[in-house]
Amino acid sequence: MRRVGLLGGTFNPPHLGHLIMAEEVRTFLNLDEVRFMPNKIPPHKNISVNISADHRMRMVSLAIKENPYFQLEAIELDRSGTSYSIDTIRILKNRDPDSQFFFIIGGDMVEYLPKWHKIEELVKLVQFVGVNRSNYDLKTPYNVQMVTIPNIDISSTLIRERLNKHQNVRYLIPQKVEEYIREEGLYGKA
Ligand SMILES: Nc1ncnc2c1ncn2[C@@H]1O[C@H](COP(=O)(O)OP(=O)(O)OP(=O)(O)O)[C@@H](O)[C@H]1O
Ligand SMILES: O=C(O)c1ccc[n+]([C@@H]2O[C@H](COP(=O)([O-])O)[C@@H](O)[C@H]2O)c1
Repeated sequence: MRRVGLLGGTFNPPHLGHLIMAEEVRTFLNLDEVRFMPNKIPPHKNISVNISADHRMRMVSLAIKENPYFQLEAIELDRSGTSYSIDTIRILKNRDPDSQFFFIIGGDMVEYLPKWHKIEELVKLVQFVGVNRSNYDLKTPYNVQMVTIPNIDISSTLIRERLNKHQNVRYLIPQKVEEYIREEGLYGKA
């Protein structure tokens, strides 16, 4: 069975925290690949800045380009409506019956798991993998495999705030993503 990591996210924008957590889990769990999966409409947050799904997808593609184990999974972008993970996992498992999927989430999402759509069913369909994130607790009633990574205190919120204030984001996001943001004039005054 092919061991496939899924890093679902809003990626508004992608940052080094995403890349580090994906690589740490990939090596720790000996995964054959990690698919970065941007959602179309996030189930639990607003995309405050007007950044299209297409921009988010392009930024993810640029971010993962240099790692041959990282792929883009565009499955949620082809679907309209809220991107519930249960729907995605069902489709992915049907499509790839010979793959075992590992859904990688940070500490904030581990805490939020009880509120996920049809969570009782979802935890039976996919193996969740949780990684530590500053200020969040990894305690959960669900079966989540924990992988400890170096704490990376970077969030997309921090990047958006910095760009908005003309502050430095070098080494916090991939250089190619920073160039894309500047070329496209995203996040206000990038
Ligand atoms: N620095 C980090 N450490 C651990 N997990 C992270 C980190 N950044 C993001 N994640 C996890 O990656 C997944 C996708 O995150 P997302 O794209 O929403 O980024 P974010 O930084 O959480 O965004 P925002 O600040 O806009 O809420 C989520 O499961 C989230 O918990
Ligand atoms: O299906 C749900 O109810 C659900 C609720 C919260 C988050 N998720 C998924 O978890 C991943 C991380 O979410 P986010 O909002 O931090 O980008 C992303 O793939 C979301 O679609 C899914």
